[in-house]
Amino acid sequence: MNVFSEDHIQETRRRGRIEVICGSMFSGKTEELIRRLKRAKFARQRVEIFKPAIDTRYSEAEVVSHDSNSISSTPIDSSASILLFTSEIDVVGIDEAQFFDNGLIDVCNQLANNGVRVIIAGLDMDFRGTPFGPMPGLCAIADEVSKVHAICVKCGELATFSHRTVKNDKQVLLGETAQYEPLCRTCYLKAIEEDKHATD
Ligand SMILES: Nc1ncnc2c1ncn2[C@@H]1O[C@H](COP(=O)(O)OP(=O)(O)O)[C@@H](O)[C@H]1O
Ligand SMILES: Cc1cn([C@H]2C[C@H](O)[C@@H](COP(=O)(O)O)O2)c(=O)[nH]c1=O
Ligand SMILES: [Zn+2]
Repeated sequence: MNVFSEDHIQETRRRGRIEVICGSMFSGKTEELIRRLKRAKFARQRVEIFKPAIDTRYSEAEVVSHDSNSISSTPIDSSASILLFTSEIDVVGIDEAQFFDNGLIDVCNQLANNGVRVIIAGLDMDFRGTPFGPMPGLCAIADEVSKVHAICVKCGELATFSHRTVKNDKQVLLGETAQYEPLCRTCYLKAIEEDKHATD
């Protein structure tokens, strides 16, 4: 079995498909997205990359991983804008998909139906462990879903949760290691129990 998309027939065949890369923060979603997109560029495919304009964390116009890998992108406010930029395109990459509106599901379906390979990276769950934005819908329509994992910073197991370490109840709070830590289920349940007692 290939862990990641090394299936060269799927990589180069000009047939529409939807690939989703999901997981917690620090799980390598952006690195894997950049890896697939750079390979598509080496194959001389026409690639267009989008990210939500609100995600200004590392750069305004680049998709950047926690390890400083980067690729240039177009920041957009609404999923509908993707269709304006994607005539004559073979591969579309989308990072931080959780921040987009639910219209993204239909946009990705339209692109794939028109022969475009769509590669989407995003958080499957928010800090509460609740499905985030259009991600569950995107997983449902995907041809392939890759769930990637960080390392739990408490015990070294695989992490599936993004624990927010600062007090803020809003679903959207941009951040990195100062605001979030990746945890396994056991350590996450323990941490949120401790958070409750800290506010009692
Ligand atoms: N606890 C951790 N587990 C795994 N990787 C981590 C951890 N903390 C920091 N990293 C770094 O994060 C990188 C992944 O970054 P990135 O692809 O931007 O992740 P994501 O997009 O899923 O947040 C790893 O290669 C590693 O260098
Ligand atoms: C869990 C969670 C995260 N966020 C923000 C924090 C970061 O800016 C991004 C995730 O980036 P990554 O590439 O996956 O590391 O999302 C948020 O706004 N709300 C949350 O619940
Ligand atoms: Zn753990």
